[in-house]
Amino acid sequence: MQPRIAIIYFSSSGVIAQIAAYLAEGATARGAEVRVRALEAPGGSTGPGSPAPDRAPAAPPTLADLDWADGLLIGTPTWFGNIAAPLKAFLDTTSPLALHGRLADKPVTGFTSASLPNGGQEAALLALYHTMFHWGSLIVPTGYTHPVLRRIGGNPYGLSLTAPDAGRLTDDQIEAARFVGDRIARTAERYVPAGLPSAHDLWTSQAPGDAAGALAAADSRHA
Ligand SMILES: Cc1cc2nc3c(=O)[nH]c(=O)nc-3n(C[C@H](O)[C@H](O)[C@H](O)COP(=O)(O)O)c2cc1C
Repeated sequence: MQPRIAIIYFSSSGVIAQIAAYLAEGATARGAEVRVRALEAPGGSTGPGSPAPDRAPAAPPTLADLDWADGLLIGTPTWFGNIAAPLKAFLDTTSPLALHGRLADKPVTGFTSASLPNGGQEAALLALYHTMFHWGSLIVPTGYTHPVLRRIGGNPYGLSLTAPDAGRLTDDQIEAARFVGDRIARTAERYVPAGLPSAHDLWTSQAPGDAAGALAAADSRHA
């Protein structure tokens, strides 16, 4: 079955947007149906960069996009060793899905870029993954699953680039992004054909009374 992949990102000056475009190429080449969604900066701009001049700007993400996807790629520039606020603001709207297990057992990986080789990319990815731990998602780190990942810096926590001086991604960075897009599609593909319920689905179906009370209490705490 064709896996559905959502790529959700914030990009202020275009590097993350470029990465998103090549991730999409990799996932599409693997046969996935791909949605690319971009968050706007406060004030309505996504910055001067664009993924490629021939591509239309991406629509903003919705919770429906997260719910639809079998696999997720979530990207942010590294800002002071952390994720960028517009992405965090979107992640903080996900309680209605997260508390009801809609993101549980879903493969997800993060991607980032920073201007310096050791500018805090690992810290930003770990910060991003905090939310995914709470979602109960399956975090898919890059590890050293392809030689190109070492050539672009060797961060095993997720796709991680040093912003190229020329503005456009290098050939190795493009290859790495296509590989990671392919890999998340392959990972998601393993779950889709099985059609297995998530751990959360099993819990709510096996103990519906307990689940209803617990979920109502959780909803009220996040309201
Ligand atoms: C508010 C802010 C904070 C940043 N913090 C860092 C940082 O901690 N380390 C770093 O190397 N680069 C930092 N940068 C540079 C960006 O991470 C880098 O240019 C990134 O590639 C931008 O991605 P984008 O073009 O998709 O917005 C920062 C940029 C901004 C605007």
